[in-house]
Amino acid sequence: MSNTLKKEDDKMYTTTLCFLLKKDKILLGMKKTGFGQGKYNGFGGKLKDGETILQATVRELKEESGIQVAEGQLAYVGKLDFIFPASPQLRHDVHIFLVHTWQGEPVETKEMKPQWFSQSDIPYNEMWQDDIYWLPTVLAGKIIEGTVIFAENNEDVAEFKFL
Ligand SMILES: Nc1[nH]c(=O)nc2c1ncn2[C@H]1C[C@H](O)[C@@H](COP(=O)(O)OP(=O)(O)OP(=O)(O)O)O1
Repeated sequence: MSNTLKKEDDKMYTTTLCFLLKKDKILLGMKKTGFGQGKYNGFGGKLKDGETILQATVRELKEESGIQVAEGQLAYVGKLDFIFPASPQLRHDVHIFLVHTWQGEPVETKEMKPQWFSQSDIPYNEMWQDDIYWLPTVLAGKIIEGTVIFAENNEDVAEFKFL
Protein backbone atom coordinates (compact mmCIF):
# COMPACT_ATOMS: atom_id res chain seq x y z
CA MET A 1 0.00 0.00 0.00
CA SER A 2 1.38 3.45 -0.86
CA ASN A 3 2.10 6.08 1.78
CA THR A 4 -0.61 8.28 0.32
CA LEU A 5 -3.24 5.61 0.82
CA LYS A 6 -2.02 4.94 4.35
CA LYS A 7 -2.41 8.64 5.18
CA GLU A 8 -5.97 8.62 3.88
CA ASP A 9 -6.77 5.54 5.99
CA ASP A 10 -5.57 7.33 9.10
CA LYS A 11 -7.98 10.18 8.44
CA MET A 12 -11.07 8.00 8.15
CA TYR A 13 -13.80 9.03 10.57
CA THR A 14 -16.65 7.06 12.05
CA THR A 15 -20.36 7.74 11.77
CA THR A 16 -23.61 6.11 12.81
CA LEU A 17 -26.89 5.62 10.97
CA CYS A 18 -30.18 4.28 12.25
CA PHE A 19 -33.60 3.53 10.83
CA LEU A 20 -36.83 3.31 12.83
CA LEU A 21 -39.25 0.59 11.67
CA LYS A 22 -42.97 0.42 12.49
CA LYS A 23 -44.94 -2.45 10.90
CA ASP A 24 -44.29 -2.05 7.15
CA LYS A 25 -43.07 1.55 7.51
CA ILE A 26 -39.58 3.06 7.73
CA LEU A 27 -38.75 6.50 9.11
CA LEU A 28 -36.43 8.60 6.97
CA GLY A 29 -35.41 12.21 7.40
CA MET A 30 -34.88 14.87 4.76
CA LYS A 31 -31.44 16.26 5.63
CA LYS A 32 -31.69 20.04 5.81
CA THR A 33 -28.04 20.93 6.49
CA GLY A 34 -24.48 19.59 6.21
CA PHE A 35 -23.24 16.41 4.55
CA GLY A 36 -25.98 14.82 2.43
CA GLN A 37 -28.21 17.93 2.47
CA GLY A 38 -31.31 17.46 0.29
CA LYS A 39 -31.29 13.66 0.61
CA TYR A 40 -33.54 11.34 2.60
CA ASN A 41 -31.57 9.19 5.00
CA GLY A 42 -31.64 7.48 8.35
CA PHE A 43 -30.54 9.45 11.41
CA GLY A 44 -26.94 9.66 12.54
CA GLY A 45 -23.65 11.48 12.43
CA LYS A 46 -20.05 11.58 13.55
CA LEU A 47 -18.77 10.20 16.82
CA LYS A 48 -17.61 12.84 19.27
CA ASP A 49 -14.30 12.36 21.11
CA GLY A 50 -14.57 9.65 23.76
CA GLU A 51 -18.01 8.49 22.65
CA THR A 52 -18.85 4.85 21.86
CA ILE A 53 -20.70 3.97 18.68
CA LEU A 54 -23.87 3.17 20.66
CA GLN A 55 -23.69 6.45 22.61
CA ALA A 56 -23.29 8.43 19.37
CA THR A 57 -26.21 6.57 17.76
CA VAL A 58 -28.49 7.40 20.71
CA ARG A 59 -27.34 11.06 20.79
CA GLU A 60 -27.64 11.67 17.04
CA LEU A 61 -31.10 10.08 16.85
CA LYS A 62 -32.30 12.33 19.68
CA GLU A 63 -30.70 15.47 18.20
CA GLU A 64 -32.02 14.85 14.69
CA SER A 65 -35.50 13.40 15.35
CA GLY A 66 -36.38 13.99 19.01
CA ILE A 67 -36.65 10.20 19.49
CA GLN A 68 -35.14 8.68 22.64
CA VAL A 69 -33.80 5.11 22.55
CA ALA A 70 -31.91 3.04 25.07
CA GLU A 71 -28.73 1.40 23.80
CA GLY A 72 -30.44 -1.99 24.24
CA GLN A 73 -33.09 -0.97 21.70
CA LEU A 74 -30.48 -0.63 18.91
CA ALA A 75 -30.16 -3.69 16.67
CA TYR A 76 -26.80 -3.71 14.88
CA VAL A 77 -27.20 -4.61 11.20
CA GLY A 78 -23.89 -3.78 9.63
CA LYS A 79 -21.00 -1.59 8.68
CA LEU A 80 -19.99 0.10 5.44
CA ASP A 81 -16.81 1.84 4.38
CA PHE A 82 -17.45 4.85 2.12
CA ILE A 83 -14.47 5.78 -0.06
CA PHE A 84 -14.36 8.95 -2.16
CA PRO A 85 -11.24 8.70 -4.38
CA ALA A 86 -11.76 12.28 -5.64
CA SER A 87 -12.00 13.64 -2.07
CA PRO A 88 -10.12 11.24 0.23
CA GLN A 89 -10.83 13.36 3.28
CA LEU A 90 -14.53 12.41 2.99
CA ARG A 91 -13.78 8.74 3.65
CA HIS A 92 -15.74 7.39 6.59
CA ASP A 93 -17.33 4.27 7.87
CA VAL A 94 -20.89 3.99 9.05
CA HIS A 95 -22.29 1.65 11.68
CA ILE A 96 -25.93 0.87 10.91
CA PHE A 97 -28.76 0.04 13.33
CA LEU A 98 -32.47 -0.75 13.17
CA VAL A 99 -34.85 0.34 15.92
CA HIS A 100 -38.22 -1.33 16.54
CA THR A 101 -39.16 0.28 19.87
CA TRP A 102 -38.42 3.75 21.21
CA GLN A 103 -39.77 6.60 23.31
CA GLY A 104 -41.43 9.71 21.87
CA GLU A 105 -42.62 10.81 18.45
CA PRO A 106 -40.41 12.06 15.60
CA VAL A 107 -40.30 15.84 15.30
CA GLU A 108 -38.72 18.16 12.76
CA THR A 109 -35.37 19.49 13.95
CA LYS A 110 -32.94 22.00 12.51
CA GLU A 111 -31.08 19.11 10.79
CA MET A 112 -33.84 16.75 9.65
CA LYS A 113 -37.49 16.64 8.59
CA PRO A 114 -38.78 13.13 9.46
CA GLN A 115 -41.24 11.28 7.25
CA TRP A 116 -42.65 7.73 7.30
CA PHE A 117 -42.46 5.70 4.06
CA SER A 118 -43.81 2.31 3.16
CA GLN A 119 -40.90 -0.14 2.99
CA SER A 120 -42.14 -1.05 -0.48
CA ASP A 121 -41.93 2.60 -1.57
CA ILE A 122 -38.56 3.85 -0.31
CA PRO A 123 -37.47 6.98 -2.28
CA TYR A 124 -34.11 5.58 -3.40
CA ASN A 125 -33.78 8.20 -6.15
CA GLU A 126 -33.73 10.91 -3.45
CA MET A 127 -31.23 9.09 -1.21
CA TRP A 128 -27.51 8.39 -1.27
CA GLN A 129 -27.01 6.28 -4.40
CA ASP A 130 -25.41 3.42 -2.48
CA ASP A 131 -28.52 2.82 -0.35
CA ILE A 132 -30.35 0.73 -2.94
CA TYR A 133 -27.40 -1.70 -2.95
CA TRP A 134 -27.61 -2.56 0.74
CA LEU A 135 -30.78 -1.24 2.47
CA PRO A 136 -33.08 -3.92 0.96
CA THR A 137 -30.71 -6.60 2.32
CA VAL A 138 -30.74 -5.01 5.77
CA LEU A 139 -34.55 -4.76 5.71
CA ALA A 140 -34.68 -8.44 4.75
CA GLY A 141 -33.04 -9.17 8.10
CA LYS A 142 -29.43 -9.75 7.09
CA ILE A 143 -26.28 -8.31 8.67
CA ILE A 144 -24.03 -6.68 6.09
CA GLU A 145 -20.46 -5.53 5.74
CA GLY A 146 -19.32 -3.76 2.62
CA THR A 147 -17.35 -1.13 0.78
CA VAL A 148 -18.69 1.66 -1.43
CA ILE A 149 -16.35 3.44 -3.84
CA PHE A 150 -17.81 6.64 -5.23
CA ALA A 151 -17.19 8.06 -8.71
CA GLU A 152 -15.30 11.30 -9.39
CA ASN A 153 -18.44 13.36 -8.72
CA ASN A 154 -18.66 11.94 -5.14
CA GLU A 155 -22.31 11.01 -5.88
CA ASP A 156 -22.49 8.06 -8.28
CA VAL A 157 -21.45 4.63 -7.06
CA ALA A 158 -18.41 3.37 -9.01
CA GLU A 159 -18.23 0.08 -7.13
CA PHE A 160 -20.13 -1.68 -4.35
CA LYS A 161 -18.79 -4.81 -2.66
CA PHE A 162 -20.22 -6.97 0.09
CA LEU A 163 -17.21 -8.31 2.03
N1 LIG B 1 -23.15 7.23 1.26
C1 LIG B 1 -23.94 7.29 2.34
N2 LIG B 1 -25.07 6.56 2.40
C2 LIG B 1 -25.88 6.60 3.47
O1 LIG B 1 -26.91 5.91 3.47
N3 LIG B 1 -25.62 7.36 4.56
C3 LIG B 1 -24.53 8.08 4.52
C4 LIG B 1 -23.64 8.09 3.44
N4 LIG B 1 -22.62 8.95 3.74
C5 LIG B 1 -22.91 9.45 4.96
N5 LIG B 1 -24.05 8.92 5.44
C6 LIG B 1 -24.66 9.20 6.73
C7 LIG B 1 -23.80 8.79 7.88
C8 LIG B 1 -24.22 9.80 8.91
O2 LIG B 1 -25.41 9.35 9.53
C9 LIG B 1 -24.54 11.04 8.10
C10 LIG B 1 -23.41 12.02 7.94
O3 LIG B 1 -22.94 12.35 9.15
P1 LIG B 1 -22.06 13.62 9.38
O4 LIG B 1 -21.75 13.60 10.80
O5 LIG B 1 -20.91 13.64 8.45
O6 LIG B 1 -22.99 14.80 8.99
P2 LIG B 1 -23.61 15.88 9.89
O7 LIG B 1 -23.78 17.02 8.99
O8 LIG B 1 -24.86 15.32 10.51
O9 LIG B 1 -22.53 16.24 10.97
P3 LIG B 1 -22.59 16.21 12.56
O10 LIG B 1 -24.01 16.48 12.98
O11 LIG B 1 -21.63 17.29 12.89
O12 LIG B 1 -22.11 14.86 13.02
O13 LIG B 1 -24.86 10.58 6.80
